[in-house]
Amino acid sequence: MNLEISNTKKHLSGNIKITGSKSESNRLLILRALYPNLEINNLSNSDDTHYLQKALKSEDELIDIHHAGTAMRFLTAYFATVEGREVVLTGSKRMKERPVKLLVDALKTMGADISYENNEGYPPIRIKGRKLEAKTVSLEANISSQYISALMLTAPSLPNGLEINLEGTITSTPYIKMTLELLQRAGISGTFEGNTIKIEPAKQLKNLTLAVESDWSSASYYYSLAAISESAELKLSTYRETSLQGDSCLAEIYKQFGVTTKFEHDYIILEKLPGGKPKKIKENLQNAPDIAQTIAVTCLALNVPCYLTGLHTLKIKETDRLEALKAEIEKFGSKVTVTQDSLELFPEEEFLENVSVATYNDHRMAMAFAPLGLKVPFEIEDAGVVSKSYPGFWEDFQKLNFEIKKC
Ligand SMILES: O=C(O)C1=C[C@@H](OP(=O)(O)O)[C@@H](O)[C@H](O)C1
Ligand SMILES: C=C(OP(=O)(O)O)C(=O)O
Repeated sequence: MNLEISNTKKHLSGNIKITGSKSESNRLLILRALYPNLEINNLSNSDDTHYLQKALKSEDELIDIHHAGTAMRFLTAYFATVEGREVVLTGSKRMKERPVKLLVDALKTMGADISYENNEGYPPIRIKGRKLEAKTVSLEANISSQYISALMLTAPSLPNGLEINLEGTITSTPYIKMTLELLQRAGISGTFEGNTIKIEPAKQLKNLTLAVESDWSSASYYYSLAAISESAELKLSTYRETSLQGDSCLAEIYKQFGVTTKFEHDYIILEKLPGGKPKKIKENLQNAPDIAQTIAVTCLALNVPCYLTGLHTLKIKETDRLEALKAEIEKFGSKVTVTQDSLELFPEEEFLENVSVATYNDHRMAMAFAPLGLKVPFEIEDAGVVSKSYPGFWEDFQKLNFEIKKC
């Protein structure tokens, strides 16, 4: 499904209820599989969360988690510990190109039985669950934090818990802290100090319900809209001032674009008043890689040069997001240079018209470009990709007077 999108409104206002964080939801689902008396509120309605739930209920040998990276990594560690269960974990064409070797190697040193069905280091993988008695494990921490969260989530179910020693620079740290904090909220003891994470064993949990906060990565598209609009007042729910999600740094970053965030009861109000714009945006996004595309497109729309660093993990996500951003931004006439871990935008004042933006099976390509419709009408290809994290995205944009036509 391709969509033509545009919006000629000068002022944006509306109330949007955003689905639960997919990162928090996927962690809590693994915990609930290990400790069934845990209850969860406000679960994400994303495809990724849906495929994880389906996988956890499945009795089949072949389990397909489509594009869901966290689900692939979390289930690898989970199934490695389910004694007597044998599964083959597979996914989309792109999933078969997303590496799992560091996690598989770490689990193997703990005694896991995992083999590759096709290419060494990549899904599909065959896992024969068994009891893991190791007490410690080491792994490189600069490729993906998802490997570390995967080990942490299954750690309390091991007889000895687990000490995880992180080697090298730690990337996407807020996601590791989110995992630890959720374990602690569930009543499991753990620490993360320096390069060492320790998770204590837990036989069972007290009966309790944990609530998932709404998704901050999804909120980023409204920050971008507010920044690009002449003026805006957008209410987004349900959010808290002390979030577990690293992407809540949006509130600080978008101040540079004149967008203020008011935290009220269980929602936020984004306000943008007519006024100036920044000369240049410079951000290191090592702790918040998922909002890189949003910020790059905000800058494109406002004709603001930007230099984003800390982007080394973007090359192994749903697509190579650095190359995809370069190709699609340049269709509008601006220039982009990328390295292995950075992106620099040299914007042009005028936008080329009749552009069709390709989305590379990446939800965030579609959602990050959408706010640009405030400046220039264009087409988005395969717009249904948004369902990976935010199935109601286009309906919610329509509530803000976006004209969205199938073409
Ligand atoms: O643990 C998580 O929920 C996630 C961790 C991040 O991945 P990396 O650690 O691979 O950067 C992030 O990009 C992804 O969307 C979700
Ligand atoms: C990278 C992402 O997800 P995953 O790695 O879980 O596929 C994302 O949602 O931007």
